Amino acid sequence: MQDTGSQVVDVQRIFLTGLPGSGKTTIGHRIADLLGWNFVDTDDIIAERMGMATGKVLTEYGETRFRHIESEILHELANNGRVVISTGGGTVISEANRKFMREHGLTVYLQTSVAASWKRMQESSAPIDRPLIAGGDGLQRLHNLYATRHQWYEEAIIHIDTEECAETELASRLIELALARGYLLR
Ligand SMILES: Nc1ncnc2c1ncn2[C@@H]1O[C@H](COP(=O)(O)OP(=O)(O)O)[C@@H](O)[C@H]1O
Ligand SMILES: O=C(O)C1=C[C@@H](OP(=O)(O)O)[C@@H](O)[C@H](O)C1
Ligand SMILES: [Mg+2]
Repeated sequence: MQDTGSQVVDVQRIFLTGLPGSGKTTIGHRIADLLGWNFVDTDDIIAERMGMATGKVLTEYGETRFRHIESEILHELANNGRVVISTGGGTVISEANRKFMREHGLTVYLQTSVAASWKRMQESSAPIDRPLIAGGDGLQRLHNLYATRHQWYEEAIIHIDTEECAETELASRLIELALARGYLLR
């Protein structure tokens, strides 16, 4: 686990970023439960608003439109406090989104190797439709996403290696670290 900052603030929002399969959705729920905060996943809101699965939004409307909706939703979420926000893996592509997250909460990078992310997605009992990494060359496409995006994920204040400890421990470890650093108040 790595903390790239030491600023003491009483954050009202935690933004989880990382590759698809890094655990943003799964771990986000647990963090919110432990803190007694609300949980939202930008992908769920996109699906709700568009009346179709996020994968279908991507294939029917295209990535540019999808990113526009994703950014709009991210910005709306700042109206709420005490909330854990699981972003989509591509939310960090936008510099404006990265700046917005930094200014409105604690940014967290759930660090995962491409191989582990890929394996988790293959093994998941509830697979999510992710057209950007679908098809026979899906793993190569995930490598390409990582190569482009890792610099942006690394801008997050807190980095957690999700392969370092059991899935069940990750949420409490993040909270302990955020408390110890003063990002959250007891
Ligand atoms: N150490 C771990 N950290 C996070 N997720 C894990 C871990 N080990 C296994 N998983 C599994 O990997 C999958 C992660 O999927 P998900 O939470 O949807 O990721 P994301 O929202 O980042 O795409 C889940 O099925 C989860 O149970
Ligand atoms: O990496 C991406 O660009 C995407 C990741 C997905 O979310 P998860 O990271 O939660 O899988 C979803 O937003 C969409 O399929 C695009
Ligand atoms: Mg997710």
